[in-house]
Amino acid sequence: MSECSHNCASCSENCGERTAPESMLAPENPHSNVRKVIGIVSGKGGVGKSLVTSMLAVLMRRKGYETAILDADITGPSIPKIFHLTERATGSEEGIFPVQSKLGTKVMSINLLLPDETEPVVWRGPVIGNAVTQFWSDVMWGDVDFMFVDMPPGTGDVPLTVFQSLPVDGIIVVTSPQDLVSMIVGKAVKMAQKMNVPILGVVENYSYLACPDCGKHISVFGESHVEEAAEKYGLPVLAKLPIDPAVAAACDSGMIELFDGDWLDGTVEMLEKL
Ligand SMILES: Nc1ncnc2c1ncn2[C@@H]1O[C@H](COP(=O)(O)OP(=O)(O)OP(=O)(O)O)[C@@H](O)[C@H]1O
Repeated sequence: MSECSHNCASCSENCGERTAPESMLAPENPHSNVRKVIGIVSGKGGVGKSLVTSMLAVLMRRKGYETAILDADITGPSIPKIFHLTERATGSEEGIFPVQSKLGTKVMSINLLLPDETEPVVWRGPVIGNAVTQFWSDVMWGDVDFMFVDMPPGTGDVPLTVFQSLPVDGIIVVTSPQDLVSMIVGKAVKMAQKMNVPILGVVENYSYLACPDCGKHISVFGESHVEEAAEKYGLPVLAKLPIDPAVAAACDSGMIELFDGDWLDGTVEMLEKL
């Protein structure tokens, strides 16, 4: 590039000069063999990021893959609840064992380590970032085909730490229709470019409500703009998830492994080809 300043931190161009920040990668635990790491991000909280993370792990597990979830949402961890994991994680001198869900997805979350899961985590950014890095380096994950990282919302300290210290193969952006979707996708794209991580696509949650009588799709939050936003950045729309009371109930009762729905089947196929 003719105008290259050689300062990748202030430029979002994806050129050949950009190199992976290898030196900042945290060491993988010697008892881990993780093949693909997929980050799930969102612009703000509550859009269903943990749900999408959980569903993808469940669907991959149903296909016979070894799956894991690293819950990087340290101040708002919801994965243990979604899988109804109530025991505490244990460890040995060599590291921490992840907790296994009923159907065999391995999970690590701050709530599996705290003596009381209602205890709030009142830590500053760097300490939170360290916890996430330790989830990678100190947890003995064993063989994992697909690890899904449930990121905290936004583009703050912790997502930055995850991108710098974990070998993320790609990220999926979750939005809701009423989000300022173009801006949120744009921010995620620019962050991912800076960190040299590919964006695999966008999932829209709360997309519609299917009428239980006639099946008609009702756009509760107004017409979606996700296609335009995704097209603007050359990204695929991977899935549109309806508002589904059965899904909410499955999350709340910790029964996500029994959910029924084909919305993310295309996303699973895409991940298998990575
Ligand atoms: N499509 C859906 N249909 C019904 N309920 C949903 C749907 N998506 C999410 N929910 C419910 O909304 C709540 C928030 O979802 P979730 O925890 O996945 O959001 P999040 O983006 O991870 O939030 P946070 O960033 O705060 O952790 C959950 O209780 C979940 O059951």
